[in-house]
Amino acid sequence: DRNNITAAKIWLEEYNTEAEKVRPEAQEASWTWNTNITDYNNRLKLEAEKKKSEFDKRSYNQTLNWDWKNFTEINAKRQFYKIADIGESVLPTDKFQQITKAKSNMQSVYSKARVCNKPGDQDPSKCYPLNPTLENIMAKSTDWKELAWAWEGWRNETGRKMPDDYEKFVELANEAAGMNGYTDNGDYWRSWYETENFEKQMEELFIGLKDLYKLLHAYARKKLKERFVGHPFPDSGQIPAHLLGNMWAQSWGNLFTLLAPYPGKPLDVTEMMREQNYTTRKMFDLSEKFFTDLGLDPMPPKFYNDSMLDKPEDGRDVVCHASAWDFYNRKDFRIKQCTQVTMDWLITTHHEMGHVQYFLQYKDQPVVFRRGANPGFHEAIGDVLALSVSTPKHLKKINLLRPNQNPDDEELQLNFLMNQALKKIAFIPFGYLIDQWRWKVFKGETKKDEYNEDWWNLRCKHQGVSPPVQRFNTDFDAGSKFHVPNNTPYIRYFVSYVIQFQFHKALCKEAGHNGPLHKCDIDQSTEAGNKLAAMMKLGSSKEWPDAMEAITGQRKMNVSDLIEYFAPLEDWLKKEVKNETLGWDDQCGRIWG
Ligand SMILES: C[C@H](NC(=O)O)C(=O)O
Ligand SMILES: [Zn+2]
Repeated sequence: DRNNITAAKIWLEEYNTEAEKVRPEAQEASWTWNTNITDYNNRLKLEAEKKKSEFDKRSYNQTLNWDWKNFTEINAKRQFYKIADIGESVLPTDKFQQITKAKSNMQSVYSKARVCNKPGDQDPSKCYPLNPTLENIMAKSTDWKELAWAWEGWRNETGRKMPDDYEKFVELANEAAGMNGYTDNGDYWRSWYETENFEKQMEELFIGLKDLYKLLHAYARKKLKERFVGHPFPDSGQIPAHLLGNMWAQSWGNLFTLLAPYPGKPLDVTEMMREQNYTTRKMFDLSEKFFTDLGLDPMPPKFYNDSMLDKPEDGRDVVCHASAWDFYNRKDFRIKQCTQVTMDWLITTHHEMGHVQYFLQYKDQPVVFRRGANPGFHEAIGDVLALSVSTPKHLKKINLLRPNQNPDDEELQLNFLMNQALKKIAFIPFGYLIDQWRWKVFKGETKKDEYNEDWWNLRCKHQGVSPPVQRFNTDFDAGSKFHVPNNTPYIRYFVSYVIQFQFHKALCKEAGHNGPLHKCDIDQSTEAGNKLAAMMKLGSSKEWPDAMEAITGQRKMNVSDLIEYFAPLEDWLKKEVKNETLGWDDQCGRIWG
């Protein structure tokens, strides 16, 4: 009968066994396409996704045999809740095929995009990919026109080709969400946080970080005006979006040489890595050792064999954007990335290895609990370890600090903190605004012909950056960012950037660290490692406040640890910008012709 918990548990076991067959097949087909984008592989991917959606639908129907919402056993009840939550698989087959096709089209456009007509090129038909070429130009060029070419060209070759597919995706994703009992797809995405007034909570965290961001923004704007003297900056106070060292202005680390408080004391880890002939594999070995020295798990033997850690040189198209893959069979775990030998990529390697460590720690949970406590937790693990790896103290330990540099030098420490701020504080508004835009699109508040106008309203208002060239409603600049065509929700990174400092604070305490938070390196602390492992083992079997409590002893997200971490730099910035006007108008203003 519908309340027979014993029979229900037997069914849950059968579901797990079946899921550990169906999911690996779908993952394998998706992996094959991601590492070799061809029409043939796309058809196989669609087939496998169709098969998985049919399994999900069948399973959902079987959950109706049980009165699981009234089960008293919490664990079983939670498994049924997750199994019944089948997302886009709820769509009838033809609509499921349509939404999968629309997503594949956009992913393919994004990953194959190349930009031609580079200023100064003899051959205007020579075309360049994002990774590594355009990324390197955005990182290193100080030529306004070259930066504008890469910035505008990338948007022409990606976002501008997507609005129709994106509109189709939104329509069908909303239809699926409605069938699953949500008001729209944004409501469905937010449900993974199981948090009352989640949007309000995010807004409060963002407001708590605004003043810190305004200080960094005012400082960067002042120095960029000096670097690009004679070029137009808008009177409304925004920074032209192509000057921040990154295609989306989401991370300003490449401006370190311009913005370091003490330029004479560089943190030139990339140069040190190259001088020491670092390879991709050495970067991964370094990262893996940090995890195992904490008492966490090593990579399984086949990991290195099966992963794609470098951009293939045989000319095939691949999805270069870094990602970590769980095949849900407790055996196969992979990373796919187009690694370059730089400090940024060493950090990214730790980020992706953090995902795999989480997979390994919760691999014996029921399949539906093999997720982060909330999506932000999954994004935070690798970054927490990287907070220790990046310290001058740790860099010295692994011989990536110049021999003549003293890790305790206070000026070097301030340079280090600036470097961290250019990645962690600079990111905050960007991490916040992408899903502010998408949630409004899913709510129907932003129509297709307003996609780009609303995108720039948010970019100018929250991030204080504006377009370097005129934008039109035929542009779709949101589509120039991987996660939009790839349908990866983004508020998870904003959450991660807040909670990773709460985790860092708690683990540093566990590791017995004394002194300023930004100097802490938890390396080799098995006490800290055990605490992190205990949290990861939970997967999504418990609501995330339980997981938060397992590490930090408290149950809420808050920005106080991030602010504590950057306190010494905040004081320095306040002095640096005391004659500047902080902030900018909500509106974009105009700088083009
Ligand atoms: C922050 C985010 N990280 C990721 O995708 O792994 C990004 O790159 O935009
Ligand atoms: Zn990630």
